[in-house]
Amino acid sequence: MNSPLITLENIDIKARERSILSIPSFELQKGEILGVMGPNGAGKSTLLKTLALLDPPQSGSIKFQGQTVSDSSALVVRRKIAVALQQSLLLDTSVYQNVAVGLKIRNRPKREIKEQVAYWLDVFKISHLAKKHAHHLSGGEAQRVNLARAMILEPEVLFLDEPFSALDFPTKVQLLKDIKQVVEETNTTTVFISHDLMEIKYFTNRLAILIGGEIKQHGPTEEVLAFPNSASATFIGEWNHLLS
Ligand SMILES: Nc1ncnc2c1ncn2[C@@H]1O[C@H](COP(=O)(O)OP(=O)(O)OP(=O)(O)O)[C@@H](O)[C@H]1O
Repeated sequence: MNSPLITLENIDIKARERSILSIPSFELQKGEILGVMGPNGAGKSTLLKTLALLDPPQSGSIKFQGQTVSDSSALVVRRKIAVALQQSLLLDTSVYQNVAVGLKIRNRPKREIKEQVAYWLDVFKISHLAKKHAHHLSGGEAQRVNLARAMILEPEVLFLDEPFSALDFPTKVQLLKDIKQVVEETNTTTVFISHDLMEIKYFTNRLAILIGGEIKQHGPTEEVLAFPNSASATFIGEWNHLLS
C-alpha cells in the first residue's frame, strides 16, 4: 500500500515574477528511491529545496507523513531530513569530527557518538581516514565523508543533489554501489538529482522528469525511460538516441 512521506499541493515558486516551479500535486512515497532528471535550469534544485523544507514555498502546502508542515513544525521535521550536495562543504576539521558533528549538535552521549561514527566510517570504508583533515581528501573520499555525515543522522529521507558529478568513473561506480546498498538496507527514502542516465538507471526505482518547472512525467524509472511521453521525449529521447 502506498504511504506518502512528503506530499506537495499547489506549489508555485516564483523568482523575479517568473514561475520556476509549478507543482499541482506530488507524492514522495516512503521507501522509494526517486530520480529527478531535467535540463539545466528546469527547477530540480528548487524542487529539492522545497521537498527538503530548506525554502518555504510562496504558495501551496507541504505535508510530511500526512501532517501539514507549518513554520513552527518545520524545524522538527527538518531533523528527519538529510541533504548531500555536489560540493561536500566539509568543516575545517578532521573526518571524525565532520561525521560526529550532527550527533554532537543533538547532544547525544559521547559513547554513542563514538560508536556511531566508527560504524558509519566503516560502512563508507573510510575508517582509515578518521584523523585526516577533511580539506585534504580526494573528491571521492570527501563525498564518502559527506554521505556518512548525512546517514549518521538516520534520516527518514535523504536528498542527494548531483553528489557524484565531479567524480571519475570508477570512483563514481563504487560509491553508487555503496550508497545504493546503504539506502536499501536502511530503507531510507531517497531523492536523487542527476544528469547521468547511468546513475539514474542503476540507483533509482522511480523517476520524475522536470522541464520548465513542471513535472512532465513521473513513474517507475524503467517505464519512463522506455516510454517517454510527448513532453519528456524531447529530453529523454536525446539520451535514448545517443545510447541506442
Ligand atoms: N534565487 C533565485 N533568483 C532568481 N532566479 C532563480 C533563483 N533560484 C533559481 N532561479 C532560477 O530558477 C530556475 C531553476 O533553477 P534550479 O537551480 O532549480 O534549476 P536546476 O534544474 O537545478 O538547474 P541545474 O541543472 O543547472 O543545476 C533557473 O532558471 C534559475 O536561474
